[in-house]
Amino acid sequence: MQLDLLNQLRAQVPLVVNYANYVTPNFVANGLNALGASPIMTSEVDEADDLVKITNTVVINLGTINHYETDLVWQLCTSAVKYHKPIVLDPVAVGATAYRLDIAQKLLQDFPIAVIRGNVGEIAALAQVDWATKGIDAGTGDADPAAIAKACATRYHNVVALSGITDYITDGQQLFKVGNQTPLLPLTVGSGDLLSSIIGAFVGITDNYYEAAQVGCAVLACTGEIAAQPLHSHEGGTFAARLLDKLTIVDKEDILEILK
Ligand SMILES: Nc1ncnc2c1ncn2[C@@H]1O[C@H](COP(=O)(O)OP(=O)(O)OP(=O)(O)O)[C@@H](O)[C@H]1O
Ligand SMILES: Cc1ncsc1CCO
Ligand SMILES: [Mg+2]
Repeated sequence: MQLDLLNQLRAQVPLVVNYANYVTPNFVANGLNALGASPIMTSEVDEADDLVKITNTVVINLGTINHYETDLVWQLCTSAVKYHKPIVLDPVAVGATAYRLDIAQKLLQDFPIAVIRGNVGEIAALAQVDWATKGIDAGTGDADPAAIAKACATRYHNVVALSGITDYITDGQQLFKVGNQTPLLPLTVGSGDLLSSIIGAFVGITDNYYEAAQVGCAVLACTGEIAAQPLHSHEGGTFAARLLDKLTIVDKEDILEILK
């Protein structure tokens, strides 16, 4: 795994333009900042082209998408194509409503998305694999998450990072797994949103989106494990703060030592 990307990120401080949801933008911005990237959230279509022109990367999070803001999302992606900037898509809860699934599928049809990052319920919905979900959670199903991730990557010709107790990263052919985990990560609403934006930061500094997604997943899962070490499983509030602390100082060696 290209963990040198972590040092490169801190040297380059990539700008990450986020179309964020309104639930977790503060956590995502703090997480990106702690890691060493430069976050900016936007909700104004008239500045979209200027922002994308100067950014390294664009992250589209569909968590609270609405019809007032679809023009903004399309403008961000149109400008990303114009200026050759990579796009990461977080298809929040696309398994829950037809509205969300339709928007995600239209985006995937209209734009080259570098990486899709979602939980198994979201990736299954995009891959049209049978899976039961009712909200932002992963839900339940029988299918193999690795096969679901591969089916999604093959269908949309991109890299997929399917997060869960194990993270599966695939370009449709190759498969990489990150087995580090703590139950405090899924207890933290927005840890998935942060993961998508961290992957966004890494795709902004390399053309190898497959490696960028691997490193993004490893950095969050391993830093989560480190942050959780002294905590009990109910200490989610403390964990969120400790996660930000540890993101600031985690380095390549810390990750290599515990990577599974
Ligand atoms: N059951 C689990 N046990 C341990 N770690 C998990 C589990 N599920 C997810 N994770 C970790 O949590 C982080 C966020 O992934 P998750 O799949 O929860 O995203 P998400 O469902 O989109 O979350 P959110 O919508 O709250 O932002 C990842 O680092 C992932 O490895
Ligand atoms: C709870 C919630 N609802 C829409 S987005 C979001 C945050 C997790 O993505
Ligand atoms: Mg999510």
